[in-house]
Amino acid sequence: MALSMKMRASARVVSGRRVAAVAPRVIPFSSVARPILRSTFAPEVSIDIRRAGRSRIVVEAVKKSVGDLGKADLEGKRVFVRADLNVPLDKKTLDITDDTRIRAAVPTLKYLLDNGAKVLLTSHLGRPKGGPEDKYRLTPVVKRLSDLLGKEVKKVDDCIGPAVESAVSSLKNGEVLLLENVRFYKEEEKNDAEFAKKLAANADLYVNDAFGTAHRAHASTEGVTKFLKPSVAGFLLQKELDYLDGAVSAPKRPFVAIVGGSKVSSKITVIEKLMEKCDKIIIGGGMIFTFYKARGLKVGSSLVEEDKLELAKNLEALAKTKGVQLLLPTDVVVADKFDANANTQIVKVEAIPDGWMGLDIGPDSIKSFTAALSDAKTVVWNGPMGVFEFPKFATGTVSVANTLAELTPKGAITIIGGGDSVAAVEQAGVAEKMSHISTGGGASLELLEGKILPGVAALDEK
Ligand SMILES: Nc1ncnc2c1ncn2[C@@H]1O[C@H](COP(=O)(O)OP(=O)(O)O)[C@@H](O)[C@H]1O
Ligand SMILES: O=C(OP(=O)(O)O)[C@H](O)COP(=O)(O)O
Repeated sequence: MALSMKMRASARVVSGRRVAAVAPRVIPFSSVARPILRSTFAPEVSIDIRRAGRSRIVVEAVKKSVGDLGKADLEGKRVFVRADLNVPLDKKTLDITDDTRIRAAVPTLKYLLDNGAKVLLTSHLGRPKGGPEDKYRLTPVVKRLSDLLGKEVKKVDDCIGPAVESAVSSLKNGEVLLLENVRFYKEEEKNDAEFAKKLAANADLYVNDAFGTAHRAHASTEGVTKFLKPSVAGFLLQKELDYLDGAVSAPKRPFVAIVGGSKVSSKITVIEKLMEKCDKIIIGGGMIFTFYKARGLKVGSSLVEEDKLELAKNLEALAKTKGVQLLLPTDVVVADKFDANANTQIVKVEAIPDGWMGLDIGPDSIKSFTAALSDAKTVVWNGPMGVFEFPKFATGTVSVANTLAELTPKGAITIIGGGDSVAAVEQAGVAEKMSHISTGGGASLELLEGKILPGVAALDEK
């Protein structure tokens, strides 16, 4: 297993300052920059220093990986594994509609189990309101994961406390126990130290393989590392960081980001930073209506993030100042209700009728997005263009997916990230045609933004 992991930790920071403006022509990279940068990290920490583009030097502390641990470290040990098993489910049947994230978790789990570890597997699912909700139980994951691992996955209906303690005490070497949705406790998202301690109480060491949640500083992604040593990265986390960092730190241009979906409040905030990196930004999905409302347009009953109106307005102005193309749909498919069989109309964005909601981008927008993508050499896409789960509103998403699939053979790098975006690309039958399918949407965007992901930063350095 390759161990050339180069993860960002307290990276890109020298004495508290970003290294972004170091010009290689002024400071010869190898002779002067290297010792200066090296001196800012503790001597025992392995680091990697490299050029990223013309005016950027990246310093990365190399994180410890699960592959650094062998049988002697793992046999009989209780390993707390945080994965991102937040898979899309059919709302009625609770069947898994896309298992990409479960499949992606398998290599780390197999490695641990083959080395005789007792695995306590943890994840969140959806966004429960801080207490148990049946629709967010991890139960649907059990069968799929058992099939993939070729062994029984046990499950307990809690993630802390006596039930877990008793299930762990009867766990044998090479067995895996799935804990219940960690977000059934509001303390998880608050990164509460007492809760993290309780999560850690039944384990000896920690593996974080949840790339999709690495941008969240939660108890199971960050807090537990204070109580479990070693705390190391799983193979998926390692693979995602290696790929994404390589592709986006010195991207082939034109570089286009496509942002859509429904997590408007967390993703709209990324757009300003994307303007510094990308040549074009295409906006679709539920995010567009916040922009339209900010322009003073009527949006009917479409999804709107009221407290982001000012930001949306500023972003449009900023794009003009910076000369970045910020493309929004010019027409939308509206529905009279949020339903697969709703009545629909295609309208200009200036003419959304009262009481109707925009659930997909329209045909004119598809044409202009396709044109904007035609010369792209790197594309990062997170967030579907519409409610693709309903066939009537899947056209925009499928069209963009097909456009990207045609770009890859022409030499473009196409990266799709996010639980639902990946499900959409799978549904469109073009996942194989993309350069990289990432298990993280928000995480990929934050990485692209240049942020240090807290779930990665907290891990032990090599
Ligand atoms: N116009 C829209 N209105 C409401 N929801 C939308 C709209 N467009 C897309 N969505 C929804 O966005 C969801 C995915 O959003 P998000 O979680 O941000 O993406 P990802 O999981 O790929 O990161 C999908 O379930 C889709 O139905
Ligand atoms: O689905 C996820 O993120 P994504 O939709 O950005 O890919 C992750 O599981 C994180 O979930 P969260 O955005 O509720 O923290």
